[in-house]
Amino acid sequence: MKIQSLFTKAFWLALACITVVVVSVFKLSPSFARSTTTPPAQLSTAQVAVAQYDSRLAKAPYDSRSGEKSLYKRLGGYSAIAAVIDDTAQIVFNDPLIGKYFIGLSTNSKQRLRQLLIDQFTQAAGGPAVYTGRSMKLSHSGIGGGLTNAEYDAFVNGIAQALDKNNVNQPEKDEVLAFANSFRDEIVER
Ligand code: HEM
Repeated sequence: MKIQSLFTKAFWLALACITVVVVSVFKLSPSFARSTTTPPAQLSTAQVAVAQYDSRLAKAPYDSRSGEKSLYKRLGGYSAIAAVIDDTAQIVFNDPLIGKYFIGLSTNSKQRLRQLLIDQFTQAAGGPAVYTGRSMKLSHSGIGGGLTNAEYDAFVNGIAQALDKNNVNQPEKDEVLAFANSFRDEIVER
């Protein structure tokens, strides 16, 4: 009789312990609990845009071509890319068609833009940088009521002139311009 009541007590104790463990796992680990009860949160439009943009940056041929030096090395590394971006900025800031869009930017905004462009082109060329800016769609949407093809061409033309000024060879120039041209669908709005 005593042994039987001992077994009954042990049974209820074990059941209580199991209940406590199960309840605390679901309470203390919301991600685990959520994965079994509700669907994962949706990504915002901005997050999706950045994710798509990142995967495109990591794609050949802008990264590096197998068996060859990366575009980054063939261009001459970080300081060579920075020089091209600085000359591009000089040209587009003074361009009769698109210079107006950069007039209102603070000095710090210009410095930030410069760094983001260097990071973007360095990463695309397979160099040691990570672009941390916004997607091209997000950062250009609505500029001047929506950028046109002619305005986009003026920007790319500025990059081409800067590449020539820095004596970049034709194969490397073609690769950089192919990358620059790849944003047209995201940037041009009318
Ligand atoms: C090859 C095409 C282009 C590339 C690769 C490019 C790249 C960039 C990058 C990396 C940024 C910084 C993004 C950020 O702030 O998070 C930016 C911003 C900006 N871009 Fe472009 N861009 C291009 C074309 C253009 C064109 C055609 C215009 C105007 C005619 C333009 C005007 C601007 C302006 C005004 C900003 C500053 C926006 C802000 O601070 O809110 N861009 N661009």
